[in-house]
Amino acid sequence: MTKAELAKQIRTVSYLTGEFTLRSGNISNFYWDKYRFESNPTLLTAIAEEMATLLPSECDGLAGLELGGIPLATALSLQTGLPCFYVRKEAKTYGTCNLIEGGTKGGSQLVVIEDVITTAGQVCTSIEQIRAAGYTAEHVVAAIDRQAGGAAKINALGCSFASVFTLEELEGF
Ligand SMILES: O=P(O)(O)OC[C@H]1O[C@H](OP(=O)(O)OP(=O)(O)O)[C@H](O)[C@@H]1O
Repeated sequence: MTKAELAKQIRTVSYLTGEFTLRSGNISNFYWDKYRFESNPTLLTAIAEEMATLLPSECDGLAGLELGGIPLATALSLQTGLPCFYVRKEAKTYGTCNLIEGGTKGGSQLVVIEDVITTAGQVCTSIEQIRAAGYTAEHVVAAIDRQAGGAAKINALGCSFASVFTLEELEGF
């Protein structure tokens, strides 16, 4: 599937209009429902193939953020052979009490995998938590950048940021 075809299909299945409150509290008249393309095996495979081309050469593991980043990280893991880490929004309060699940021992350079970045509030919180847990997090790869200031905030944490599509690109294809 070409990138233009992928953009078209993602737009067809996941672009919703209406009134939506975003994680940041901002109201938007459109919404990219990532689960609509992540739950489609053809589209999940295709977007993960595009994300794989954006991974830095130094990468010991893929840190998928709850919830939408996790299917993407898993698909990327199947394609690249890199281990997955699943980063919760909050640590479990029983059992292992983990905030970060999975992974294997080895190198500590984790690339953060996210679905949609808007203000980057969630991804920045998770980067700090990943670092506090002793891993290195210097790169973020996302499916969609809604271009609402997120890139600058990620860069301010000393991380590179790459996305398969910007909002402008998704609308333009
Ligand atoms: O860049 P931000 O302004 O932080 O917004 C983007 C965040 O919001 C969405 O998650 P959501 O809260 O919908 O959670 P989910 O993935 O668990 O459904 C998205 O997956 C990011 O995590």
